[in-house]
Amino acid sequence: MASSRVDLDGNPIKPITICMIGAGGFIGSHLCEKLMSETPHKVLALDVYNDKIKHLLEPDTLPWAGRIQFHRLNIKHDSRLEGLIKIADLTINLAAICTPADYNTRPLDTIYSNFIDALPVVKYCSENNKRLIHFSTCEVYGKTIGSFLPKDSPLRQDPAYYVLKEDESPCIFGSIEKQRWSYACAKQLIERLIYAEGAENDLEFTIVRPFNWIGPRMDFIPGIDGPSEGVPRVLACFSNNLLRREPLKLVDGGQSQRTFVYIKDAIEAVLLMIENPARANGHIFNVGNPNNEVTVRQLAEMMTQVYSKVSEEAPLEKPTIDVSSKEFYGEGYDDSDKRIPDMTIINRQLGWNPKTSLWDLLESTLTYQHRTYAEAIKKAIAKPVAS
Ligand SMILES: NC(=O)c1ccc[n+]([C@@H]2O[C@H](COP(=O)([O-])OP(=O)(O)OC[C@H]3O[C@@H](n4cnc5c(N)ncnc54)[C@H](O)[C@@H]3O)[C@@H](O)[C@H]2O)c1
Ligand SMILES: O=C(O)[C@H]1O[C@H](OP(=O)(O)OP(=O)(O)OC[C@H]2O[C@@H](n3ccc(=O)[nH]c3=O)[C@H](O)[C@@H]2O)[C@H](O)[C@@H](O)[C@@H]1O
Repeated sequence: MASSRVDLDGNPIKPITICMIGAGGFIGSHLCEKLMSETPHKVLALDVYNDKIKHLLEPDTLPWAGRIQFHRLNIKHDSRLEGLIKIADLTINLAAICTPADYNTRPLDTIYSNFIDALPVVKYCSENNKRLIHFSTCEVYGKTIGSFLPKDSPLRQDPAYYVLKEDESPCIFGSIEKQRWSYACAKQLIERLIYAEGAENDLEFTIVRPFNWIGPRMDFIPGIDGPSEGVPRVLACFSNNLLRREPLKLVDGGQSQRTFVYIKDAIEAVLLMIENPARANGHIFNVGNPNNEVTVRQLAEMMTQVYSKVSEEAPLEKPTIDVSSKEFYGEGYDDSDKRIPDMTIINRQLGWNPKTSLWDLLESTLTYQHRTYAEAIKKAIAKPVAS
């Protein structure tokens, strides 16, 4: 299999070693699966946790055994980091605090995680002439220009006022006391540092801006495989509500819009970046699905319909309730109004387009959620509350 694979320009793809930081997370676990099952590459998987990739690490009779090594380490303070970057050909950095509930409640941890802790990774790659693929976020665009127009302005329908383009769109955040933007601003500054390392020291880099990638293994279900008071991202929040037959909570009425892309489509884009360095180096890429746009309210309605089909349980009479962001997230919350990725650059450089509709990706994801959690939730609900 290794010999027959060629890149987009017809050149044979030679096996490489990848140092993947944050490999134990949602995206990392899907990327490791793809690399192990479809490529000859080796992965040094660095993370503090490995429960989402355990199925790839054992037993040692797996066909890819020996091609993936787990290294339990925290990049904040581990002397092994530089050595692992040096023995790899490419470093992919996924490590981050990236759940919005943390940004306004743990702003210092958020800024340290998304900027300060990434500094040594960029430094070691630059000093050792190693290629870097760094995961940023679509949140660096913040709010659209259109969101500042009068509510009834027809210009709000003009794509020039909302389509987000890597090499043209500004980064528009709320004021400093809106600490939600601690994450996006830290991501923006690390992007600018990487870009400067490229301009001044020839660092070969690619920056990825994911637009709401969703699928199995995203975050956790509170009280089952994560803290019961934890607040994960919306897919896990709504899945938790559906599993527990509770109304889905719509923050500030669920009017914000998002585009969701299936994790398996997005991983295809990342593999193209890995195996086509000449086409990916020096670029920032939006990776999203502009065809899957919904308001959060529409997402809740669709997930309710899909879950009812998957679980064969009738939906609640009142499937949603509105909550204020202050109540749900606390002080300092703010939001992106709309996230439509411009696809010009990724189409031109990598020829990538997403394939999976929102309904289909929700059907496979909620099937996974129901199969994985329904029993455990039933037990948790049945257990008498400790008196
Ligand atoms: N999932 C998305 O849709 C999305 C969207 C935008 C941006 N991103 C970015 O993509 C990256 C991965 O996101 P994800 O959804 O897989 O999140 P995730 O939280 O599932 O994965 C992040 C992983 O990094 C690890 N990590 C964090 N700090 C670490 C440290 N100091 N040392 C070692 N490991 C550490 C965590 O243990 C976790 O396994 C993040 O940088 C995130 O900002 C993701
Ligand atoms: O995934 C992404 O592309 C990026 O955006 C996410 O930010 P956001 O989309 O706001 O994260 P969610 O927690 O998934 O919230 C999405 C929307 O649903 C709303 N929401 C969330 C949870 C809930 O129970 N109810 C609810 O209405 C939020 O207020 C927000 O408007 C996270 O910041 C990162 O994963 C990443 O940077």
